[in-house]
Amino acid sequence: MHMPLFLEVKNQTVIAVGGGAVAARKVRHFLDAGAAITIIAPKLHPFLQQLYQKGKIKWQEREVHEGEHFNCLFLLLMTDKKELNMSLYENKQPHQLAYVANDAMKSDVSFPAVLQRGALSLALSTGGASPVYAKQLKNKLADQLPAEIEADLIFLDQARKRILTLPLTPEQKKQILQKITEEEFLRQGNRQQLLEEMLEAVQK
Ligand SMILES: C[C@@]1(CC(=O)O)C2=NC(=C\c3[nH]c(c(CCC(=O)O)c3CC(=O)O)Cc3[nH]c(c(CC(=O)O)c3CCC(=O)O)/C=C3\N/C(=C\2)[C@@H](CCC(=O)O)[C@]3(C)CC(=O)O)/[C@H]1CCC(=O)O
Ligand SMILES: NC(=O)c1ccc[n+]([C@@H]2O[C@H](COP(=O)([O-])OP(=O)(O)OC[C@H]3O[C@@H](n4cnc5c(N)ncnc54)[C@H](O)[C@@H]3O)[C@@H](O)[C@H]2O)c1
Repeated sequence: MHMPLFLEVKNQTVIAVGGGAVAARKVRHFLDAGAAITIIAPKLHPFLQQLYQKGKIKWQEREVHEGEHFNCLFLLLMTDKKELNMSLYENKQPHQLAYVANDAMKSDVSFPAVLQRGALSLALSTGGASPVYAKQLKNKLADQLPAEIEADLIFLDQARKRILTLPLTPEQKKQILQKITEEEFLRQGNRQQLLEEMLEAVQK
């Protein structure tokens, strides 16, 4: 089983071997997160072709052969030749995190279904049991999230930073941090003012 983890990949070099349908899906995640992507493949999926034409990714138009090494942290092996993918995986550098499209659970990383709402990231995986189920569940959960979640998280972030700088006891901080997350509190139109009053009262 893979451990869930959120990674900073901004400006990290990602090499993708193979540029088909699966590559199109996986590369998008790295691109959204600001990674520097190079695809090595004789042909590109139309979506990747578009990204290449817009200058968003680099492309080496060629075939990769067994025994090649790549200089990158993330290596995505996504050709339609399973033996080639596997042999490149076996041959990777010890520090490299490699993804093998035809054996995701054996890979060093796997991709969850992701829902993004402002600062909230919801990532879910069925451990490979059913990516389609993961996607459906993600969409159901999306419908249940509070409509105001993005603004709520901006408020909570600012409030938390402020509370943590004040000369309060750990218990007082804990109580206020708890209180401001309550639905009843968050839905008050004057929540900022209520927070100020709470902080004043507790510092007296
Ligand atoms: C979540 C998401 C993330 C992403 O890829 O971006 C994701 N697959 C997505 C979409 C998707 N996948 C497939 C189609 C149908 C079209 C098609 O056939 O190509 C679609 C399109 C769609 O549904 O829209 C088919 C498919 N996928 C895998 C296999 C192989 C197998 O089942 O063995 C096959 C069947 C191949 C076949 O039999 O032909 C395998 C994996 N796919 C995973 C993740 C990992 C497990 C996650 C989990 O455990 O839940 C894992 C194990 C690999 C991994 O780690 O990447 C993304 C949801 C997008 C969203 O969130 O909106
Ligand atoms: N994890 C998943 O979500 C998932 C889903 C479906 C399929 N798969 C597996 O992923 C793999 C790729 O599937 P796909 O649908 O993207 O295939 P595809 O046929 O759409 O794409 C294959 C890509 O590999 C490239 N390629 C072939 N030989 C190459 C070489 N020697 N060097 C470099 N590039 C080469 C092709 O040019 C093409 O760009 C298959 O092994 C399939 O079993 C995984």
